[in-house]
Amino acid sequence: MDLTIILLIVLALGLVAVGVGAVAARRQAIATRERAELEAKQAEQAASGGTATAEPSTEAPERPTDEPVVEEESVVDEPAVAAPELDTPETPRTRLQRLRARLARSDNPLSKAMLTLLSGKQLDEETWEDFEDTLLTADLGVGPTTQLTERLRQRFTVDGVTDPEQARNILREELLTLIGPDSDRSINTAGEPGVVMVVGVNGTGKTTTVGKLARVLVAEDADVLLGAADTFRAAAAEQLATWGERVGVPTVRGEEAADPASVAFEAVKVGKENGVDVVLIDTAGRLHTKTGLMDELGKVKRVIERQAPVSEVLLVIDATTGQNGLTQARIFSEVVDVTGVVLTKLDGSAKGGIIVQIQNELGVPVKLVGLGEGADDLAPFDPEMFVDALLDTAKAS
Ligand SMILES: Nc1nc2c(ncn2[C@@H]2O[C@H](COP(=O)(O)OP(=O)(O)OP(=O)(O)O)[C@@H](O)[C@H]2O)c(=O)[nH]1
Repeated sequence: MDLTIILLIVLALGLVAVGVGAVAARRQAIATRERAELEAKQAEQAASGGTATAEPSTEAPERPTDEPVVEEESVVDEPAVAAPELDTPETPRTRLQRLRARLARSDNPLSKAMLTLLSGKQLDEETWEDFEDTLLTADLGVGPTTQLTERLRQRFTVDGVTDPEQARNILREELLTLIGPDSDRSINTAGEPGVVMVVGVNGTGKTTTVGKLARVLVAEDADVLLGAADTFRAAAAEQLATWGERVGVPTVRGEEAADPASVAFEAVKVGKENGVDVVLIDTAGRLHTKTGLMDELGKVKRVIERQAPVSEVLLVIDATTGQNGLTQARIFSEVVDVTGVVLTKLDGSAKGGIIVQIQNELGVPVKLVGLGEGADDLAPFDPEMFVDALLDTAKAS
């Protein structure tokens, strides 16, 4: 064979060998990359496997058999994952101190009434009558006003009180007796989850109260979920979700005009599935004169109770509405078992006397008071602090 031909054959074989080697190397590189990708994927799946259940489920709720609930789409408004900063709600302890001053204002009729008695002067008939009148303007009501005046007259006369400090002590004692210092005013959140329903006439401050209460519970390290069962007012769900977002609390909401019972049911179901501590349910404002709407409220409670017992039903009453608030209390308690009262707008009314009337009427304690529009302007109702604030204001004025 000619030397040139031999060289050509060797060259060709060499090229083929290089080509095969390159293909093999490329295949190996691809295989390695694919293996690496597969391993990364498996690792990712393994890591995410345990957290999938932490997401609130949006499955359709099981329907109770004897209560027709219209099927509605519900959505869970998770606070945005990338939400940069959450509020740090104020603890109940510090907010109590901050709000104490707001509890009693210098123009508070209750404080004014106390002032006369704190003077230590001899009290004549006219003074006692003025005292009674002032208590009535503070919404204390006829019964409690008469009761308090009688008790005080008796003690002031028998003891011949001339010392302002002694007068203060007697007043403090009698006012506390009237308000009932021993009632359990804690919010019952026991349950798996605890369910707190918030009810009341429109505009009293229900949604605001649910938002503020969520903050109180978050400050106490509770895991909270909100249910926007106020499907009556279009903006209410949005308003509630915004409250939740500020403290990282999700909101379950339905479509506009959805069946409120269905949304409430779904919220408790989602809360249960995700092991939250407390579900707070905001309900639509009721015209307490409309029987149909009030019946619907009873239904919301019954439907929720197919998932979990309702631990607390808080009736929100606007302190500025006076006697009307009392009528509301009466009617609402006929439809749902009210277990506690939230008295809002106490900052704007200073007619704290209504606390006594409402408690007497319902036989349930005022548990929370709203003292402003600020996010943390909700405080546990503490009778001792309330009475001391009244007396201090009286002394200072
Ligand atoms: N000053 C003062 N305003 C309050 C207080 N609580 C609520 N408000 C205000 O009352 C208004 C009505 O409050 P909402 O929470 O929207 O009332 P709602 O009962 O949910 O109303 P509906 O959804 O229409 O039934 C808002 O402007 C609140 O800021 C309070 O304690 N003090």
